[in-house]
Amino acid sequence: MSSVILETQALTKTYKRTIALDHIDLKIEKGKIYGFIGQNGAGKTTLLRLVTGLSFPDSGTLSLWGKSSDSQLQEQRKRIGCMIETPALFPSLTARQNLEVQRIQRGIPDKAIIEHCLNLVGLKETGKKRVRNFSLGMRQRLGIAAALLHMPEFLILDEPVNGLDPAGIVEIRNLLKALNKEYGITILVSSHILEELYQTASEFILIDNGKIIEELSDRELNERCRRHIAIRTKDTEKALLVLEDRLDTEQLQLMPDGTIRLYDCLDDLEKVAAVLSDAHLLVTGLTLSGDTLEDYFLSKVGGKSHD
Ligand SMILES: Nc1ncnc2c1ncn2[C@@H]1O[C@H](COP(=O)(O)OP(=O)(O)OP(=O)(O)O)[C@@H](O)[C@H]1O
Repeated sequence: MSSVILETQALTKTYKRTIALDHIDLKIEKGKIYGFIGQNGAGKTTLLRLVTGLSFPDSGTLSLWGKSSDSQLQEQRKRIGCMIETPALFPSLTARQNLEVQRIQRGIPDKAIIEHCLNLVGLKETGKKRVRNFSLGMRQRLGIAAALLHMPEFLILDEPVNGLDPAGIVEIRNLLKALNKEYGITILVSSHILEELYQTASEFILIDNGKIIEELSDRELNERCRRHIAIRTKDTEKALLVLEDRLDTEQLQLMPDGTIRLYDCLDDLEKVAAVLSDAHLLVTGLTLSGDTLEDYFLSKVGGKSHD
């Protein structure tokens, strides 16, 4: 059985003169957490709205669990839970009452699901407290509980950590990881800050100006952002041996373009240069490299906001 949950091909959406999505090709596979990252106006919400059926594309195809006709898509969307933009909650009701309203509105028969969902998001003990007195983080968690009421296989969340303080971000991060690990829920979560989803997602999709600019795994992201000394020399084999021996390190990697990356001695560039020079190696490049997550993201999206 295919593990692809969502697939889009050349998906395009235009609003008057704005191309919100420009030929998006995307694949979401079962069991992973995808971070969907882009600056304000990049097209994140537009894509999530198309997937959840809140809006329709101008051209291109979209399939869910391999089904792509309009009627099939509507059926498959029942397997999705979503929270797009601010969760629709009644401020004068409690968490339980809010979920009960949603349960009835959506025709979900199982009453016990409310306690289960409150428990999942850590809001079981909120008792008579009205939602108007909830913190932003609690509201977001209640919104996620509402999205989980029908026990979806695929959860779509639009900027759930936007505006949260660091503790609130950690709460959502832990919740998403638990939903993924313990219940096998596949998650697509958007943010305009790569760092916010860095410890949550295992796959990252970067979008800018309506176009997907990069897809990479957490491992690839770490690799690209890890601080290192980049060394270029004609005799890479000898250089690797010399560095390993004289610096007493195994933190070395030979890249496909012939550059050596040294993940050690980052504060002692001079020592590294001296070791190479003592071994009579001709060095053509020796630089401290590696981006912060933010720098990496900005280097990809051109460092400008589209607001
Ligand atoms: N209903 C609409 N009418 C006109 N233009 C729209 C509409 N919705 C979105 N847009 C435009 O489409 C582009 C993509 O917007 P979208 O909301 O998808 O971006 P986003 O990445 O979700 O950003 P944000 O984080 O600010 O919501 C923007 O230029 C936006 O102004």
